[in-house]
Amino acid sequence: MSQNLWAECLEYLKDEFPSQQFNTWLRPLQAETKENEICLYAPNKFVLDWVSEKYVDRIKELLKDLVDGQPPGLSLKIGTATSSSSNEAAQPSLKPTKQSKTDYDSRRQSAQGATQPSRSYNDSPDKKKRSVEVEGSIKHQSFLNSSFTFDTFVEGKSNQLARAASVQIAENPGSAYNPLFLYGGVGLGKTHLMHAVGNEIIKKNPKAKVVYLHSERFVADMVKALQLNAINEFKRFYRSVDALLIDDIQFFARKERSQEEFFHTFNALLEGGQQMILTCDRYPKEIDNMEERLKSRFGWGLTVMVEPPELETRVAILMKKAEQTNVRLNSESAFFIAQKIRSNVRELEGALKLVAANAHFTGQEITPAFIRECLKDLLALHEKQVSIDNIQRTVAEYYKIKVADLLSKRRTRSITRPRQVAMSLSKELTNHSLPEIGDAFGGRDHTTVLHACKKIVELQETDPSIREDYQNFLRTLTT
Ligand SMILES: Nc1ncnc2c1ncn2[C@@H]1O[C@H](COP(=O)(O)OP(=O)(O)OP(=O)(O)O)[C@@H](O)[C@H]1O
Repeated sequence: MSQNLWAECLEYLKDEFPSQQFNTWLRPLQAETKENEICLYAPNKFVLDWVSEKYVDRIKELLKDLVDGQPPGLSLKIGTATSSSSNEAAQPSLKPTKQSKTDYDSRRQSAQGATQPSRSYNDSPDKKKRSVEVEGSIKHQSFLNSSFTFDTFVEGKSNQLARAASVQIAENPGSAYNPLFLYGGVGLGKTHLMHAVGNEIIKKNPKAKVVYLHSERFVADMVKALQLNAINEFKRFYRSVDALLIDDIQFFARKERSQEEFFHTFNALLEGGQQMILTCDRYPKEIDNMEERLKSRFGWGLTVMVEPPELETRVAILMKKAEQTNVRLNSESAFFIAQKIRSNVRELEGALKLVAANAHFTGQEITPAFIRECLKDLLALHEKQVSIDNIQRTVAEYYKIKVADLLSKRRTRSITRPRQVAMSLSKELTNHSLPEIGDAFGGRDHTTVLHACKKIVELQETDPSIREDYQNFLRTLTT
């Protein structure tokens, strides 16, 4: 049987399912083929159960269609494929084996013990001083924002899966999915969820050692430890935690020494059944200048995208934030802000704060008219810059084609792709409806616009250059 059968199968699945589903459940599967049998390895039980429930029938059908004669048998297991037919890079044998609870607890205790200065660092005053310095610096940074909890996090379609996985991890750290890799654009709640897990772990077990830090801090601490000749203390500290939460790991790019150090820390924590949560602005495989072996490990647990919230979720977030800060905001006003500010939750919060401060100082009630006045500059900037016309000009100029080409009936790839990009930007950045956008692109049907939007979302997942172009357009057009 062809060793490429699974790769072929994946090609079909990629087209059939939305990219988030594909990336979360199907892409991490690794295949091993023996005689007339194909075994799919899932990184953990959660993925295995989900694939068995939702995708196995379709995979069987595809195998039947792709093979002449008797289709291969299909089995699903947890683990890592050893043969070359895996879709991921071949991985060494270290894998996140599930441990018994006693095993996990005893390791944890010994890890915690290792961080207590009285037991670990009593060999020489100098060494003790160094380790105190290293630990002090790290502990200072490892505080968790106590307001980032599951209670204050608004669930919506865009973050449902990420939230569900985070809740499970908080209930069962170290054994549900490890690592949890959350990725997506800025200000969409990745850090919030990560802290929510940390806060929940500590709530359940106040003695748990949960360390949160930004990846740049990890690098800075490592450099400091190297300067102080205290790299062993640094290693010991990180390997002694119950949960390690690292934000924005894309900043490890190009920092080879830090990647190397993190690689060993990662392996030690995984073997010890200690939980890791990582966030990043992109899918692991798309991080440039990062070692392959690290990227591959990032995907061993569960990789979930956090997407920009849709309108209803933006409204719900605003209402929740207003409630938390005792701001009187009715749904009409929340809706008004949510319609105008679409980019991310951080910006949404910023707009609400501005409106609330104005209402507080002037004693006025918050209404859409009042909001329009308060956010005048911000909205004028958005409205002035983001018109379909402007989008078309910017996109055409960038791809060195004419605006007339975007509006024409031409269907060559060099025109259709920029046209799809421009349509998708128009949907995302303006308040125009799909039919209006279709009209503005040479009288096209609204289904064509919808198709373009879906296509661009998918392409951003699979094609880093499109993703980069698109993100650049978003930035250029909105700032
Ligand atoms: N679903 C949500 N419910 C409530 N608040 C949210 C939600 N999503 C994001 N926020 C809020 O938006 C702000 C930005 O979120 P956060 O810092 O977690 O973003 P991020 O995805 O980590 O971004 P970055 O990559 O820039 O660090 C925070 O104040 C957070 O509480």
